[in-house]
Amino acid sequence: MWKVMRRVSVDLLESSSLCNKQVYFRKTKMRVVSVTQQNCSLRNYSAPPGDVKSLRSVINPDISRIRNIGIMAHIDAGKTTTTERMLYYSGYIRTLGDVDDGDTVTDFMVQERERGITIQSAAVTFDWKDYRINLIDTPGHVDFTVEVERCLRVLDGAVAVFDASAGVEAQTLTVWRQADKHQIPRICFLNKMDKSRASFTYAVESIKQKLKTKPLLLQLPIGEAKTFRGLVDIVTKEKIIWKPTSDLDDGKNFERKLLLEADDPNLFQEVQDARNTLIEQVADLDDEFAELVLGEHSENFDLISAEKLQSAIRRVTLAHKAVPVLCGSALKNKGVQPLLDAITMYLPAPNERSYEFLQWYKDDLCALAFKVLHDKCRGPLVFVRVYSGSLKPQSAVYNINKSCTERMSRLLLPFADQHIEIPSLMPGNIALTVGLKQSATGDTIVSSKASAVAAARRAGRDAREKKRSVSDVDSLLLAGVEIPDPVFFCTIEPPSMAKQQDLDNALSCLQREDPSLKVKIDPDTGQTILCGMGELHIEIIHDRIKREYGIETYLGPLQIAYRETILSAAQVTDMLDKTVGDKRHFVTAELEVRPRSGDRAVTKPIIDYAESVIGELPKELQGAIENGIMNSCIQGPLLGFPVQDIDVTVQSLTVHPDTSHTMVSACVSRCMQKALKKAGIQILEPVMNLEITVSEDHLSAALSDLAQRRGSIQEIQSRQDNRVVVAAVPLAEMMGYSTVLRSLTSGSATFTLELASYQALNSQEQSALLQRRMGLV
Ligand SMILES: Nc1nc2c(ncn2[C@@H]2O[C@H](COP(=O)(O)OP(=O)(O)OP(=O)(O)O)[C@@H](O)[C@H]2O)c(=O)[nH]1
Repeated sequence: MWKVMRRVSVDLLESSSLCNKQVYFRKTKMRVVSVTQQNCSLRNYSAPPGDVKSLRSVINPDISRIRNIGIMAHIDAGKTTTTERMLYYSGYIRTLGDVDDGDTVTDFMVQERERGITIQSAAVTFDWKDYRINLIDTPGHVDFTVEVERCLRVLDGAVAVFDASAGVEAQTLTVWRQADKHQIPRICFLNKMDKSRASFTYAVESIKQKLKTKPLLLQLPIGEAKTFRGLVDIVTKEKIIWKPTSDLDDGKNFERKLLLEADDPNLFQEVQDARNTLIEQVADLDDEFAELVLGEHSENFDLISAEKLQSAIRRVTLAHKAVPVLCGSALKNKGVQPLLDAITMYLPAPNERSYEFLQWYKDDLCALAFKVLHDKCRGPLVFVRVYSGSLKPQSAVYNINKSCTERMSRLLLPFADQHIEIPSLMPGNIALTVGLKQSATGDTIVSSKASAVAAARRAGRDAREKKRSVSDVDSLLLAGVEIPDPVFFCTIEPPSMAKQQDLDNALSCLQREDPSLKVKIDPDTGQTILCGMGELHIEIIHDRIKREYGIETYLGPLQIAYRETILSAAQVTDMLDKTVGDKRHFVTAELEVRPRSGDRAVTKPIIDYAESVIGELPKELQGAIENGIMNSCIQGPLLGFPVQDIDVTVQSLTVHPDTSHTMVSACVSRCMQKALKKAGIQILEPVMNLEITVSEDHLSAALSDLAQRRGSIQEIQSRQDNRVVVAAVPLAEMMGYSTVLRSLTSGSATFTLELASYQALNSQEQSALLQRRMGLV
C-alpha cells in the first residue's frame, strides 16, 4: 500500500509547479526502493502502548538522569535515520524503520513518510542505560526553521548530525547559529561514514573552519567509505567493531575491546597520538584537568584515567569551550550506541543549565509551552517543559502571556504518534498536556496568578538591586520565538462558499500549530490569503487541509511578498471633523516621515513625538496614535505590502475633548497614508542566499542559468569532488528552479535557499511589477 501511495504522490508532485529540489531528489530514491508488504505489516503505528517495550517511562526519573536533546542538521544528513536507530537500540521499537521506506517512528505525518523528509519536529521519550532521553528530531529544510527554533529553546543539549562526505552545509550553519543563540552544548556526529566520498578528516576540518569551534576528536574511524567497519574510542583506547550475526545486520552485535599494539601497530600509534592531542587540547581549556596533567601525570599521559578525561571533556563541553566529535553510519547501523553513551556522558542534565528566572519562582511551577498539535479527538495538545515545581493532571494553571487561568485534564508522555498517560511531570521533563485551550507556542505557564505576582515581585526586587530596567512581566516570560516574515503568499479558495467556515476552522487550527503560517483576508477582494516560509511550506499546508480536514481547496498562483519603503522625507497635516449623534469628533494631526538607513531591516515604524506633543499626552491617546500609524504601515500605499525602515515624528496634534480614540486613529492613519505617498514609494524584493552543490561537469550550465536569473555569484568552493556555488538571487527569479536545475544537471545537483535581505527594485523592474499587478501585462 505504501508503494501505491508513494507512486501516486510522486506523479502528483511531478506535475506540480511547487516542487522542491529536495522533494524530487528523495522521490527519485523512493522509486528504486522496493517496499515490501513485509515492511507494512512489521510496523504498526496505531498500536496501543503495548508496542512500547518499557513502561519505566511512566515514572519521573531523577533530574540528573534526564537529557533533553535535539537532533539538528542540514536536510538529509540523517537525523531521522539516527533517531530511528536510537529508538531501536534503546528497545522502544522492535524493528528498524527506514526513511526511504516511509516507516520511521518520528516522521509520522503522511507527508513526511511519503516524501522522506521531516516537517514537524517529533518528541520521543526513551531510556538508555538508566538515563531518560527526551529527544526531538527537527526538520532540516529551511522552510521549517521556525519549527527548529521553538524546539531549541527547551533543549539542554543537541547532537549536530553531518554528512561526512559533505561536512558543514548551508543549513548546518543556520541551526548552529540558532544553538549558539540559545547557548546549547553540542556533540557532532559525522554520519554516512559508509558513503563513497566520506572523509573524517575533511568533515572535521570543515567544522573547524566554518563553525569556528574547537572539535575534540573522541573517536577514529576504522576504514572509510566501503571499508568502514568500526571505531576506536580514543578516550578508552577501545576498538569497537560491529559484527553481523548470521541472519541479521541490525548493529546490535558489536565487540568492544582494548586495542593492543600487536593487533595493529599503525592504528595503535595513531590512537596514541590522537589521545595525547586530545589530552593537551582539553588541558588547555580546563584548569582542573591541566593541573592533573601537569602534575602527577606529566611524564606519562597513559596514566590519565578514562574517567578523569571524560569528566574534563564534559566540563569543557558544558562551558561551550569545545565540541566532542564522534562518527558512524546510522544507515549501516554503526556508531549509534557510542553516540547514545556520549549524550548521557557529555551533554547536560536540566539542573546543570542555569536559568536566571528560576530563583524568582522558588519551587513553584514554571513551565514553557513550546509546541501545539491539534488532535481532532482531544483538541489542542500542548507540549510543555517544566523548569521548576510540578504539573499534575486535573489542575488549574495560569498562563502569564494570556493572563488567564486554564484547566489541564491529562498529562501524556509523547512517543511519536502514541501517548502514554502519566500522573505528574517533574522539573526538567517534557510532556504533552490535554485541555489547555488558550495556550500557544511560547507561553509561560505557572501555578496561579498569585504565584506569578509573587515571582514578579521577586524579579522586580532583583532588577532594582542589579540596577536593571526590566518590566516585571517581561522578566517572567520565557523568551518568545522570533517568527520571520513570510516570503510567499497565495490565495486559497474552498470548493464552495458553504465550505468557507470549515476552511477558516482548519486554518486557525493549523496556525496554532505552526506560528510561521500567516492567514489574512485581502481587503479588496475578501479572499483568504495564505502566507508561508517557502514553496514547500505552502504545498504541505495545502496537502494537510485536504487530508486532515477533508477540504479540497484551490490555491492561486504563488506570489512574492514584497515590501515597501519611502524614498525621501515628507511632512503632512490632516484634519478630521465629524459629528456623530450629539458628539463632535475633531482631530488635526501633523506627521513627518523619514527613510531610516541601517544594516538591519526595521519592520515596524520607529515613532517619536515633538516635545510640545509628548508633554501632555495621556497613555490611551498615545496608543490610539500609534495604532493609526502602525495600521497604515501594514499595507503600503503602492501595492499593499508592509512598509519598513521608516521613522515617524508626530509634530503636532489637536484633539477636541469629545473625540473618541477610534477617530484619532482614523485621522492619524489617513494622515500617515498621505505622508507615505508624498514621500515616494520604493518596492523592495526578497533576495535569497542560494547554495548549489553541483558536480564539475554541470557547473557551467548551472552558472549560466544563474546569470539569467539576476543572480550574483559570491563564491565557488570545492567540496570533495563537487563544487559549491554561493550566490544571491532575487526570490522572484527562483520559481520552479528545482525543475530547471534538475534537468540542467541530470538530477545530480542539490540546492538550498534562505532569505538574506530585501533590496530595492530598479525603476524599470518596479514599473514592470506594477503593470503585472494591475493586470496590464
Ligand atoms: N549512505 C548512508 N545514507 C544514509 C545514512 N543515514 C541516512 N542516510 C540516507 O540519507 C537520506 C536522508 O536521511 P534522513 O534520516 O531522512 O535525513 P534527515 O536529516 O532526517 O532529513 P530531513 O529530516 O528531511 O532533513 C535517506 O535516504 C537515508 O537513507 C548513512 O549513514 N549512510
